[in-house]
Amino acid sequence: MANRKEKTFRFIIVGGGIAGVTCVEQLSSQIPSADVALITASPHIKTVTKYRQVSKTLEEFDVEEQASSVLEEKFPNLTVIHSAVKSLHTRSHSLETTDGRVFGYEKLCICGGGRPKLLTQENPYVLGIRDTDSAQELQKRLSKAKRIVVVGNGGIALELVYEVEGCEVIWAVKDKAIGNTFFDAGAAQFLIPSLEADKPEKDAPCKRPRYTTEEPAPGGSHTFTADRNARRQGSSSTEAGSALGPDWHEGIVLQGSEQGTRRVSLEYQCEVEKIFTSEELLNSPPQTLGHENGSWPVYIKLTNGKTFGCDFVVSATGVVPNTEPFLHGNNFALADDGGLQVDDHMMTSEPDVYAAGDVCTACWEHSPMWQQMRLWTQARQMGWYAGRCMAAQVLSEPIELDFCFELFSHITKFFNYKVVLLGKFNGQGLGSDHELLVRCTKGLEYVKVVLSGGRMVGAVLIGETDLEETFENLILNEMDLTPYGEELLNPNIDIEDYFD
Ligand SMILES: Cc1cc2nc3c(=O)[nH]c(=O)nc-3n(C[C@H](O)[C@H](O)[C@H](O)COP(=O)(O)OP(=O)(O)OC[C@H]3O[C@@H](n4cnc5c(N)ncnc54)[C@H](O)[C@@H]3O)c2cc1C
Ligand SMILES: NC(=O)c1ccc[n+]([C@@H]2O[C@H](COP(=O)([O-])OP(=O)(O)OC[C@H]3O[C@@H](n4cnc5c(N)ncnc54)[C@H](O)[C@@H]3O)[C@@H](O)[C@H]2O)c1
Repeated sequence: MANRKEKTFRFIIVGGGIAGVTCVEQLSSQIPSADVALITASPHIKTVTKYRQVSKTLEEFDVEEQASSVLEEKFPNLTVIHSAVKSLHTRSHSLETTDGRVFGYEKLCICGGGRPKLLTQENPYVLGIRDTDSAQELQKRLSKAKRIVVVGNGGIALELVYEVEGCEVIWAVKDKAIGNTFFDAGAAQFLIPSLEADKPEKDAPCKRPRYTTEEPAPGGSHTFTADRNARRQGSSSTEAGSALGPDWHEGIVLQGSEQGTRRVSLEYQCEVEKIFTSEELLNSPPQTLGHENGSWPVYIKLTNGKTFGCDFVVSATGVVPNTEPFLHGNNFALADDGGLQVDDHMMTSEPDVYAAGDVCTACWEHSPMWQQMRLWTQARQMGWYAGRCMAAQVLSEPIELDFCFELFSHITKFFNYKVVLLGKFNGQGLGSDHELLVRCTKGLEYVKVVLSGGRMVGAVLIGETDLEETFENLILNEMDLTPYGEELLNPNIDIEDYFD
């Protein structure tokens, strides 16, 4: 490393997303006198606002993209450095930023987030969605598009295919049903009619983390004002802005070049075999073209033998932890999914280095009812807990794994329905040792309960069921529900009173 240390901070947090900002807030609250630096590649930071604990594990909050001065005013001992970390030297407890500055730290927390796991890199016709910039790029490209292909079957794909209008969407999923990361086939069957119907005039009520930019544009809608220059300075795809979150699509117009509503064609149980331009198409053996008319800028051949021309492809195929800037020359233990391994004190394998959010992988022995998913809620919880652990270590205070990791819980919205997921909501890891109870009212609600050994271990609630708190308690209390059998979901029994 060329330059000498400009300054040594007691604590440095890398990453201005939910995990990093929550970690800063927790640390600065625990030790107000501590010298803390937040180094982030994004021009804005993400702050949690209107936080409310809905129940033991369910939480609601808004997230605002704000100027970092807001945080510095709140915490006088905080220094926000807008730059990307280029290299980390854990042995000398120092790091270098892309603008050539070197800082020392006593304790470090890496909250570098994730980046889209793209089908193919550097293909101008394949878009990933991660931050405000990429959401704006999508909006711009979509406004001229007649047909796009969406590949992937998780959160982003579910939200995108529901929101896009005025453009044909070919949705290619490798599963037998939609939404495999959140739903089983039964829930998918409940949701499918919403894809074929027009969007309702008003949104279903669903209080959950809302994503807003700094201030709503006149008229209440939100526009994304990405400061391209700041973000583009020396940053590469690994140092993009913070990840989007709930309602990311409400801030942008997902309108194709044509009039009319949503048009989605689903291609099940297939993956991408090849992506090629019109020139490459002409030089390749005759393809079984899908319902083609005219030449397209890009073609995508699926493993079911079909080839579709389109304006561009959205790769909604998951995230990879953004560890790359921190690994060289250090000995971080990585998990199978590429995340920095962290223990039950959010510590990595490198001394004095913690990690939280999408960049890390929880490698402590999980509660039987909790699993990691790269979500805002977990990024906030991890950032908060990492801050507590760093402070506890410095203050020599004992600390144990926080209760929020006892039960997986997630509130979101898909296809204009409120969705609550609890515990082993898809029977994760239970093999055949579980049974399901399902109650479904078409177009209204879908309730699925996962039972193992007579106890509730997971649930999927779609619609305004108001069952989340009762089911959360039943899971946490490990109550034997065998005596109730199918009566458990009898709509004529007010289950809240029954178990309150
Ligand atoms: C399109 C989309 C929609 C989503 N919707 C939801 C949802 O509805 N609900 C939900 O719960 N979750 C949702 N998520 C997931 C959620 O956004 C993430 O799990 C969460 O934001 C991760 O927070 P984080 O702080 O770990 O990472 P990020 O928010 O990605 O923040 C990482 C930060 O690190 C900075 N950084 C990266 N590299 C460097 C470097 N080398 N030096 C300095 N700084 C660096 C970045 O600039 C950024 O500020 C969505 C994600 C996407 C992409
Ligand atoms: N409402 C919400 O809770 C919400 C909404 C959007 C995003 N998110 C989160 O943001 C992150 C990014 O979302 P995402 O949708 O990209 O990830 P995801 O993990 O939700 O979904 C990835 C999907 O892509 C599929 N896939 C992976 N590789 C593939 C390939 N080569 N070909 C075809 N399919 C492939 C997976 O099977 C999965 O269905 C995730 O952590 C997700 O949980 C959450």
